[in-house]
Amino acid sequence: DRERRRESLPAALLNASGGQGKTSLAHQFVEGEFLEGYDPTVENTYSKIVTLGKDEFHLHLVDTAGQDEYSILPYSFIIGVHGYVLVYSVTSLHSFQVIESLYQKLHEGHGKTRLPVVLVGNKADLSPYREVQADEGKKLAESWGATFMESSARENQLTQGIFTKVIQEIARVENSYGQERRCQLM
Ligand SMILES: Nc1nc2c(ncn2[C@@H]2O[C@H](COP(=O)(O)OP(=O)(O)OP(=O)(O)O)[C@@H](O)[C@H]2O)c(=O)[nH]1
Repeated sequence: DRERRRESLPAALLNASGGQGKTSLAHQFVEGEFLEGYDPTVENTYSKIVTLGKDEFHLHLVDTAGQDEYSILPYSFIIGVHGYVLVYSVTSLHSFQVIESLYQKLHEGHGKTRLPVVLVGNKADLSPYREVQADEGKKLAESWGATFMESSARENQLTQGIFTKVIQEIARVENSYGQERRCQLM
């Protein structure tokens, strides 16, 4: 019978600028409710304790300002960050293209090592306006060796699943949690 693990996990949430839903996902995850209004993010942080089996993870999320393909990634998005939730909207092909270029920058910033990433196609509830098929998201995530999910920030269960997944991805990529190690997610 092994000991209960307790670990602090810093992570980051990123997406293209223009409201693909990353703040709404973070808010649904932590507060359990959907945000209707759009207020462009400067930078927010969120914390939540997630219990997976016997283990307890203190997830620290940085909700970053939206990026575009010309943005230079701040160093703080790389250093000390152990996992990423990359969000595009299934209603915006452009946001999907920006996410692809964001991933390349993160990958280079981390010295091209394998990254714990969950790629999220958000706003899946708006299917009449869909511009990106689930297949395309799945293929892109596979090419990175990452996990793919579609979601809606209106749906609590789906949203919780994203953040559970990113913790599992960190574990999968790094292959052991370790008692002392700190992980950071964006
Ligand atoms: N229908 C629907 N609307 C959503 C969903 N997620 C977010 N929205 C709406 O989309 C708008 C933008 O959402 P935000 O969460 O602020 O977007 P963001 O990605 O944080 O945007 P930035 O601050 O520019 O980075 C808001 O009006 C939300 O209510 C979703 O899954 N479904």
